[in-house]
Amino acid sequence: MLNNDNICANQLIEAEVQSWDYILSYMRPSCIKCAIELGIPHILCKNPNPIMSLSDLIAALPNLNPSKITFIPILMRVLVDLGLFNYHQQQGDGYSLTSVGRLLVENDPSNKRLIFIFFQLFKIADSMSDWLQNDLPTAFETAHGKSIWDYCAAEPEFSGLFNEVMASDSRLISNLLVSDCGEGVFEGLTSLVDIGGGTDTVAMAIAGAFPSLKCTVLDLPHVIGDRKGTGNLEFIAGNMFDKIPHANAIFLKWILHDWNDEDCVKILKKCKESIPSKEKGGKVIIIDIVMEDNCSNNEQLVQSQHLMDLFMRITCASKERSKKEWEKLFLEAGFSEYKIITSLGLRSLIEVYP
Ligand SMILES: C[S@@+](CC[C@H](N)C(=O)[O-])C[C@H]1O[C@@H](n2cnc3c(N)ncnc32)[C@H](O)[C@@H]1O
Ligand SMILES: COc1cc(-c2oc3cc(O)cc(O)c3c(=O)c2O)cc(OC)c1O
Repeated sequence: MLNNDNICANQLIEAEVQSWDYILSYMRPSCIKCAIELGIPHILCKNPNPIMSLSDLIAALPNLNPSKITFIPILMRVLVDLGLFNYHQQQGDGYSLTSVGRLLVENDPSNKRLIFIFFQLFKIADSMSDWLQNDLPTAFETAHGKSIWDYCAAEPEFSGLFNEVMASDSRLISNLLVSDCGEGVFEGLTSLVDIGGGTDTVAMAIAGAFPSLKCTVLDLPHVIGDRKGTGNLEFIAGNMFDKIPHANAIFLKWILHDWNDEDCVKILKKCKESIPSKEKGGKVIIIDIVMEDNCSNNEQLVQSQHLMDLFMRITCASKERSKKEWEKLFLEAGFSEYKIITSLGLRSLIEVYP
């Protein structure tokens, strides 16, 4: 039995361990970025055997300074702890890729490597306390002096990376969308507009999978650039707050979580004006987070949703929404009905009908 003093001491030690975890957790994305930059996921993927020995891995690292060789197993141990690689002791210190590690492989169509690099920009998060004490709308503006949209328009390098991050997510989601729920969601439609579709878009995958469906991507002029469509895919440069082309269905992936409620209602009203009635097949298809409540048993998913909510608030002065909050927006914009069709990890696919 522990006495009160021991309980206090134990609690103190536990708190100490946890506080070091918070402090050192800053190292996790840096280690992932370092592994990507060294090409480790790519090297493991290209190895003829699924398990690669430490010595082969070290030999395959092109520019490693020989005096730093002993650091590689230390880095690999952290990456194994993070679940990116498996460690195989029996095979004399060998490593293989896990399914999460596979997302970091160069040129993998659904890779997330860019996201890890992009999220290295700690500047916004570092400005959070300044932002809480100034009167600017976001921590992004506190860090960069402009809203994220003005910054994207002014800084082609940032905008290019941002579009690439979005494109890599779209490739991942497109595979799931077209193979798992494509028929139910897109079958029977003759036209679809992907609003704020970005560069390498879900619309491209949908256009490929449904050749008789005319797909249009609408995005800001600096994003569309001189892109020309082919076949059943076209690109239009424009502003969704001004005009949305008419279509059977409007597709909004990761758009509404960028905007506050007032702007979302404006966007949704514009969408409603551009589609036919429910009877004639009109609908808005949304891919965005529906916040789980705290009693959900998927703790990791709930925590990621909480972090994304915080991220959107400090980046765009927007937020993630619960089912009730979505419902309120749809009603305010004049829609009559909605259905949460399926869950795609953190996010859900919602259909909204006029
Ligand atoms: C978070 S990204 C999502 C991109 C894409 N839908 C995806 O999920 O990969 C938001 C997109 O909205 C576009 N956007 C922002 N404001 C816009 C506006 N007023 N009209 C049209 N597109 C806009 C951005 O350029 C960007 O491509
Ligand atoms: C997930 O949906 C969105 C993500 C982002 C976004 O924004 C930034 C901004 C930044 O300064 C550094 C970053 O690393 C990132 C990201 O990695 C990232 O994904 C922005 C959005 O809309 C503006 C999103 O909807």
